[in-house]
Amino acid sequence: MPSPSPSPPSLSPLTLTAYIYILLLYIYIYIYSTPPFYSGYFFLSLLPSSSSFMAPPAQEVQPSSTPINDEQPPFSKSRVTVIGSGNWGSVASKLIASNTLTLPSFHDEVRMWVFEETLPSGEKLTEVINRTNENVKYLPGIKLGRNVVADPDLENAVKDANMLVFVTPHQFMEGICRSLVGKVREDVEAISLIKGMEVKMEGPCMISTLISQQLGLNCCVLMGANIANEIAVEKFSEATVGYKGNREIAEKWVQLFNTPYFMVTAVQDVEGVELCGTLKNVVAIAAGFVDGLEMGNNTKAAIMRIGLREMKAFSKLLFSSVKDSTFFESCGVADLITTCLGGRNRKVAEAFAKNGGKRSFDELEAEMLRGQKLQGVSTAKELYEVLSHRGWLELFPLFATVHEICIGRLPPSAIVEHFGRKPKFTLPI
Ligand SMILES: NC(=O)c1ccc[n+]([C@@H]2O[C@H](COP(=O)([O-])OP(=O)(O)OC[C@H]3O[C@@H](n4cnc5c(N)ncnc54)[C@H](O)[C@@H]3O)[C@@H](O)[C@H]2O)c1
Ligand SMILES: O=P(O)(O)OC[C@H](O)CO
Repeated sequence: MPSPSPSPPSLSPLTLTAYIYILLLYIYIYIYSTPPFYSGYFFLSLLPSSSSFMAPPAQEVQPSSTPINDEQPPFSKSRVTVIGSGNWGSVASKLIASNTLTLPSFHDEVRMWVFEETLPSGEKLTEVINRTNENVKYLPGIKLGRNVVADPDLENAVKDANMLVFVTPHQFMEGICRSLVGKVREDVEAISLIKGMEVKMEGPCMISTLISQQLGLNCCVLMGANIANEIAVEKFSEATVGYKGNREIAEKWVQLFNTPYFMVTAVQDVEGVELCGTLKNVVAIAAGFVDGLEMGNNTKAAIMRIGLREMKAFSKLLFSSVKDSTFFESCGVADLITTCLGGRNRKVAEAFAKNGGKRSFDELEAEMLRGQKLQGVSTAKELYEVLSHRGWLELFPLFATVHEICIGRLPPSAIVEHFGRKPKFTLPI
């Protein structure tokens, strides 16, 4: 007789319950250690993709008054706010945002203060930037990075930041600084990307000085051969950070901006770097006149050389600490070249000369730049005030002539006439 096959051992209800508990424990541990769970979309990701729950949160940043990450003060990581969202302001935000995502010492989110405006569609610019991740007015077609959050409220935008990047047209900075008094953190560091200056009763005031004095904080500068639209599409360029004394802070700014296509170097000459960025805009206007009058390459090169010489002499007369070597950095000769070849100041000045000075710069700026702002015309005016006040007009014929042409006192052709005559004075430097 074949022996009966052994029946499987039966489980007692107690053992079965224990097995079920262990199985549930395994499932629990697996779910909690799976990355999508942390982003809160683990369970939503199990739903069919047509579900309305599945609108991908990573593509559309919702404007909020609270930061994306929920780290509470005191913050261990640096938080960056960009004050300005024009053409360069938007590109600077994109550059920074690509770095804060990967550098552990920075908080991912980059706040970008937007001077609010209503678009022809009736929508607010800030809302469109946060919905599309694009500054459709000042940098169309370029994604800023989903960690850039546009904020129209200046006070809210700066309240948590300990690194402030100032990048607006220089003429708005006095008002912006006034609104920020008492609103920024005490430990905040600043950097100015603004090419321009103010003229006060006491004399010229660089924008970094205005920021330092009005807000009581340390301010570095970043200038260079940086046409924003080219950097937006990640074409290689260089930039210069200018700092006063603290090398560590300068290195932190270099770290924040530097990318494989944007190579940043720091030099201890804040005034020299900022004056290069400011004064080259006046030379660019002169270069535009030369182009508008079709005077050719030799004339344009001569204007650039004379302009560089005046830039260096003026900078050294204002600040004896300014270094010769600064003029060989990106902020010096390189920025002068790129601006005189491809900048907005050059372009509008060319149109001004082509029209024989009959259409004003304001009119041409509005028509050709659609909201973007020229810095060279107002800087030429500010410079002229300083030169006349100090009795230096004859020492700086190029700077002086640019202003006189801009205001219609001289015709565009005057840009070279002065240099055909023997100069009465030679520059001291
Ligand atoms: N665009 C470039 O290629 C470039 C490159 C390097 C440096 N820069 C410098 O950066 C600075 C900013 O230039 P940009 O190109 O970002 O600006 P932009 O020329 O695009 O200027 C427009 C900006 O000004 C803002 N604005 C208009 N009215 C305002 C007001 N009343 N108050 C405050 N803001 C107002 C607009 O909202 C917009 O953000 C300038 O000093 C410029 O010389 C520009
Ligand atoms: O377009 P511009 O003339 O304002 O110049 C832009 C940048 O300053 C170039 O570095």
